Amino acid sequence: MTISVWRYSHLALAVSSFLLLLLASVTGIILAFEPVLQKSQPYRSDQFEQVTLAQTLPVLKKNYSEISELSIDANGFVQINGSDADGKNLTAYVDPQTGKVLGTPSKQSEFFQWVTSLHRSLFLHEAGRFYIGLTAFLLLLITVSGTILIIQRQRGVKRFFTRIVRDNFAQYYHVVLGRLSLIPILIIALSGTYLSLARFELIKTEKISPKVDLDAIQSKPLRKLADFPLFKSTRLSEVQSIEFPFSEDVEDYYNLKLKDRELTVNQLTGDILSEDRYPTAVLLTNLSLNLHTGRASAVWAVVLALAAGNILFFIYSGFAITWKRRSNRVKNKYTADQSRFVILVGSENGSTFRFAQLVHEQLLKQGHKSFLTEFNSYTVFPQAEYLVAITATYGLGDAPTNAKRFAALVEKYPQSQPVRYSVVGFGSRSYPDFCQFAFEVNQLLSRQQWATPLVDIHTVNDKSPEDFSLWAEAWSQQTNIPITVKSDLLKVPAPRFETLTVTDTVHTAEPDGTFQIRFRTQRRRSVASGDLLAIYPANDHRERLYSIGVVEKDIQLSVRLHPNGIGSGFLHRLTTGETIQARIVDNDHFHFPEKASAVVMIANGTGIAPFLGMISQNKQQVPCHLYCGFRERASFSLYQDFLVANQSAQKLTNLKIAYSREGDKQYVSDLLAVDTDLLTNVLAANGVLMLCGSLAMQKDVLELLETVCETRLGKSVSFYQSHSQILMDCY
Ligand SMILES: Cc1cc2nc3c(=O)[nH]c(=O)nc-3n(C[C@H](O)[C@H](O)[C@H](O)COP(=O)(O)O)c2cc1C
Repeated sequence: MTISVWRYSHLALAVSSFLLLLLASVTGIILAFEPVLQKSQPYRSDQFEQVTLAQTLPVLKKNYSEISELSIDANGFVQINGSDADGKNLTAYVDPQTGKVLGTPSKQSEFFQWVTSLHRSLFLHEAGRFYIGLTAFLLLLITVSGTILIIQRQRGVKRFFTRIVRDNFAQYYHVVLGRLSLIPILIIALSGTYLSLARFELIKTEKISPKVDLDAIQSKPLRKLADFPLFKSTRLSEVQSIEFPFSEDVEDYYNLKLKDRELTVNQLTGDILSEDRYPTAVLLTNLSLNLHTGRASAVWAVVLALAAGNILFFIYSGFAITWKRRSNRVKNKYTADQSRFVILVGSENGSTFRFAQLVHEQLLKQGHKSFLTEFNSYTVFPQAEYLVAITATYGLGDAPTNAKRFAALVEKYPQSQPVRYSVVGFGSRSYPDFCQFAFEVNQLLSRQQWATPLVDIHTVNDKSPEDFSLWAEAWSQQTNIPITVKSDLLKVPAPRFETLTVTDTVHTAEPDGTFQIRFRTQRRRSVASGDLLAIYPANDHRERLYSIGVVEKDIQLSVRLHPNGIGSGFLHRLTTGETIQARIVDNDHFHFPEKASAVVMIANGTGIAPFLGMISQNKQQVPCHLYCGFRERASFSLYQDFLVANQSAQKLTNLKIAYSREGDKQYVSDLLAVDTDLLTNVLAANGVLMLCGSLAMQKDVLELLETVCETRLGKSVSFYQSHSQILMDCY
């Protein structure tokens, strides 16, 4: 059964009962104070638990001429009804050892009476009792559905009490407190339901009427009360009430109501005349009363009050969660048929919508026809030129509920025109399958005839606006449509510019115009190879990103000079000693792995830049295999000396180069196809594969890896991607 069925049941039950639940919880909290207050009164004897009937009854008989009844309430207060020495009516709490009057029972306070009526029947008599009973039953169902949701969320019963990944305040505490108060709330709901069923006699709790054979009653041997065997073995704490014989006639007897049975006792001999155990239904009613009201224990009453308080919090947090989800409902200005831009969102709890909406709104503002919808509403988009698929991951690396049908829909509705797509995965590195569903979407789209990648898949950890702006920048660069992630909504801090000084430039006469440039920064915080340098060549919003290799503490870029490229042209014109204002963007997902048995680096063209830095910093000599592709030998010459030196220093284990326009005319994927054993072994031994370069290269390599992973390792590429064993930074 899908998570949504339980989620919707949970929600529907909560919505239908929240008003009554609110009322029952508030009144329940108030009523929980009653037993606590009562127990603080000084009417309970210290020896109450030890005293037997054989000790108490003679004392009471001696002190009070006529006792008609003795009863013991849930607080352990011993009350007698009868008359005193002067023949006056007496109702009092007494000390069971001395018979001393401890106090007079007072009526329930009017306030508590009022709250009790409201809690039990809403002042509506039987109809009210029915609604309250129904509410208790709905609470039971809410608790069960909530428990199943927690089990699904935690991925199994065994992990029920394991750490909860914090999402947002309402959701986190809804689950945390839900687990903590699960048992008390379950007990409140069960006992409340049971009491209502008993009240409406759907559970039979027949009264016992003792059958005494009056003809068989003996008047001998005469015994003193203190010698009655039953009274000697029965403690006061086991008794609910005792009706005393009306006269001294042998046919009048003691009627004892204990916790589990009712007995009649000959007043002269102490013989047991009848004994009837209560039916289970009566015992359960008693237990339910104790559990539901907390009347038997002040500690339990406090637990009940806390649990009822939690129900109030669940009402608030449940609605906050739902409100957030619903506030992300899509409003479209253009239809699916009209729109050039289609944004698909996969989201469980709604936060991904915020990011998607930011893009959608900016496109609309700039006059573009954009259509935003859920993955499950995927269809034919006849005018679409760009598809942006933004999705979270749930469960065990699964699709969110509103994206579950996506794979089937993509097969069903092929687009008839070419569409350039881009996938953004939202997830959390706290989960082992980081952004797995997004990687699967990326794979799925890459297999479609009509789909061409526009920018490499990007991932966003814990809703990081910085991560998202990385994607936005890359996407803007390709489409020439500025998307700024500065909205207050995403709480992005203003960018921090740094001054960088050019320390070296290496220009070559290579036909592809590739050059290297190095900068020094005053930055205290370290820069890592794989981070990105954002430059603003025209001093306006236009930003260009380059992969950084950190070499000898300098930031080194490898850049290809494009004929009219504003970024590459700007960098090419810089000379040693000049300074620029730029931004260093952390790109954590593409750093050299901290722990890896081996690393395979795969690059083409200037994609080699971050790897140059990583290799030069590989002081631990982690086995490193570099596969790189260039057009011709001359393009490689820029890096040759550097790589050979690092090979001698054992920072680079293996170097393989493919030239696409010379010799065998190979691509880097052809080199890898020969070395699938190595790829398999590296992945199997928890090693890491890193790709940097063009999206076309990435597509070829991923195709090859898909075969290798499926056939040799029995797992999908997306598995290794989501476990950070295949890292990519392509453009
Ligand atoms: C129960 C649960 C399971 C999750 N499972 C994963 C997961 O397997 N992989 C992952 O990367 N993120 C996982 N996440 C994190 C979400 O994908 C991430 O918080 C996302 O930003 C939520 O987006 P949404 O609010 O639009 O649903 C999970 C979150 C929750 C609450």
